[in-house]
Formats: sequence, structure tokens, C-alpha cells
Amino acid sequence: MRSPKDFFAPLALGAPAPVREIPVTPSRMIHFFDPGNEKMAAKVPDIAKKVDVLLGNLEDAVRADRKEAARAGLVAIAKANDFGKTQLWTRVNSLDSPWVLDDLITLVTEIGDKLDVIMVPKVEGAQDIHYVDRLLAQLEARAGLTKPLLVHAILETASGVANVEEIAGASPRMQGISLGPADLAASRRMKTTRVGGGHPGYLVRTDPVGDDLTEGRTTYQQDLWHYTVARMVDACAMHGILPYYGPFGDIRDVVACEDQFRNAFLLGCVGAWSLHPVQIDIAKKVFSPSPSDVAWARRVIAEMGDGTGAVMIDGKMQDDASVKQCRVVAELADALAADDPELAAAYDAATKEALG
Ligand SMILES: CC(C)(COP(=O)(O)OP(=O)(O)OC[C@H]1O[C@@H](n2cnc3c(N)ncnc32)[C@H](O)[C@@H]1OP(=O)(O)O)[C@@H](O)C(=O)NCCC(=O)NCCSC(=O)C[C@H](O)C(=O)O
Ligand SMILES: [Mg+2]
Repeated sequence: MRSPKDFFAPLALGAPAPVREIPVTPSRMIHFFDPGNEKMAAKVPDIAKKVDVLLGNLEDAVRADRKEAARAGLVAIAKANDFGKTQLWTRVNSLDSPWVLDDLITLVTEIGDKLDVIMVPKVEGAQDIHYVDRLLAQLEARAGLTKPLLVHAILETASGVANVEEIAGASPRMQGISLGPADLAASRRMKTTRVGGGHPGYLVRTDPVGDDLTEGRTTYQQDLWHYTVARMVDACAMHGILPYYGPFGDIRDVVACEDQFRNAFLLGCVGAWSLHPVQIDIAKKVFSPSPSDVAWARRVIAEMGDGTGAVMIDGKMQDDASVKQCRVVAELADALAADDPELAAAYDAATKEALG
């Protein structure tokens, strides 16, 4: 174990000092694209204006014979564009693959100054983050980078879930964690073949009335991912990093996608992956608090004064704890509104109405 005194020391001579706080910038949707796919790559400059995070994906969903093309495509896109406030991330290949070493060497030395976060798939434990941490420091030093790259882990193995707290705290580079429901289902030998989302077979049923076991018994579908998302949120909150729901593979089912994203938002996630342009607006809507929730939060904060004691507002008790809940919503709204005049106007209009 590293001494706590050395935790914020650079891991290579000449590497930039690690950050002390993870920057909290909007990341409601991490938009995946294949940089080696010409049709998708051509859409990137326009998509960049609509998303918080653009992610050039090099791992799964990129064919083995297109790995080099994807890597080269990402280098070319990053060099040719300035995406302004939109963050540029990449997902490199898994640490046991034949591609990851070249992914990291090429990306850090060629476009390390353009990249914000490196997403690492199939993380099993802190040892995987430690390996990436040291290698990144060496490459940052070689490239002469002045800003450290951050690392995002995907929670998609049973070991990863068992070790999620140590993963979240493994390095000052740790920016966040995403749920990877497809690989996680396979790793756990779950019997769902869907990429995220629920399953009609995972349900609870009301008790029978009398002797009839079949009629009149309502069933309720349950969320297969509740336990893992909640555990990931706690691990991230404990270490001051950000939790995300991952992919929702049924692109056509925009309704269930919105539900899955909202469950994650309510549990504490800050964003989700968009795999197709149609999922961008869903994530933007879900991961921005609603104007009515923002108005309520601002009203509670205003009426609670110094934030202590207890008051009744519209028949509901508010106290020191509920004002903290309201601050979470209000602070997120302020951060999002700072870059989005339309959202700012919607929040202000709803607040004006609520405060009278
Ligand atoms: C899912 C897709 C394969 C669907 O693509 P396609 O069949 O081309 O869809 P459309 O015809 O509806 O597309 C319309 C146009 O939009 C472009 N397009 C599609 N997706 C994107 C995108 N993500 N970014 C930019 N542009 C996009 C198409 O090229 C069409 O263009 P045009 O013909 O000119 O009109 C495809 O969406 C896709 O590949 N998406 C990304 C998939 C991906 O990244 N998967 C990996 C992440 S999920 C994962 O890895 C699992 C996870 O790790 C886990 O374990 O859980
Ligand atoms: Mg995966």
C-alpha cells in the first residue's frame, strides 16, 4: 500500500502532479462513437455541439481488424478539431488485450493534451488502476503534458463489483465508474442476453387470494441493476468521484431507456452512455433536474434560512438534512444552467412561480 503522504506525488519524474479534486463538469451523456467508422466520424463535429462528453471507443463494438483504424481515426479527429467545452474521452482496449499498450502509448503521446479521461474496461481490482496509473505517468512525462489524464473504470466483472470501493480509491486520477451491464451479466453468469435494462422474468408477484394460485395476482418487474448501481454510487461518493449508468442496448425502446436512466439519476448517477444519436436527448432530459424539482429545492433553501431547525412547507417537514438534499439538486441545476441559457430560463421561470 502507498503511504498516504505519497498519494498525490507524481508516479514518474517529469509527470504532472495529480489533481486533488475531481472536476465536476457536466457529463450527462458520454457519447460513444467508433473513430474508424467514416460515417460516424463525419457526424462527430455536429454531435460535439450537443453532448457533454464525446468518447472515441476503441474496445468492444470495434472489430479486431479495425482496431488500428479506430486508434488512428481518433488521433486524426482530436488533432483536427477543437471541441471547446465538450470533453474528449476514449475507451481503450482491455488490459489483457494485444492492443491496449499501443492504445495508451499512441494516444497519450499524440493527443494527450486533447484528452480528458481514459476509460478502462473490465477493471477487476485496484491492481489494474495502479498499472494504468504508473504507465500514464511515464507517458505523460515523455509527452511533456502539464495536465494529468484522469481514469474512469467500467464495473463489468464480478471481481470488479466485489472490489469496487478499492477501485474507486485506487488513484487520485480516478474520475468515475460506469456500470457495464453486458459484460457484468456474462461475468456473473446471469441469464439475461440484453445490454442493460430490465427483464420480464425478474419480478415479484402479489399473494394468492384463496386457493387460486393463478388468477388476480399482479406482477411487478424489478430492476436487475439496482444492487450494483447503488453499490457503485456509494463507492464513488465515498471517494469523491462520479458514478454513471452505462449502455442501454435497445436503441428502439426510447421509453425504457429513459426509465433506466432515470432510476440511475435518482440513485445518484450523474450520467449515462449514449450509443446512438437518439439517446443523447434522453440523457440530457433525465440527468438535468426538472424545473419543478429545482424550484422546490430553491424554495426550501430560501425558507430554511441558515439551514438549521425545522419548518413546514406545503405540509412537508423540512430540516437540516432535507436542505442538504435540496442543495444537491440546486447546485447541479446552477452548474448546468451556467452553460445552457434555455435551461437557466426554465429553472428561473419555475422558481419565480414557486416563490411567488
Ligand atoms: C447501434 C449502432 C450499430 C446502430 O447503427 P446504425 O445501424 O447505423 O443506426 P442508424 O441507421 O439508426 O444510424 C443513423 C445514422 O446515425 C449514425 N450513427 C449511429 N450511431 C452513431 C453514433 N454512436 N455516433 C454518431 N453517429 C452515429 C449512423 O452512422 C447513421 O448515419 P447515416 O447513415 O449517415 O445517416 C450504432 O449506433 C453504434 O455502433 N453505436 C455505438 C455502439 C457502441 O459503441 N457500443 C459499445 C458500447 S456498449 C458496450 O460496450 C457494452 C458495455 O461495455 C457492457 O459491457 O455493458
Ligand atoms: Mg463491456
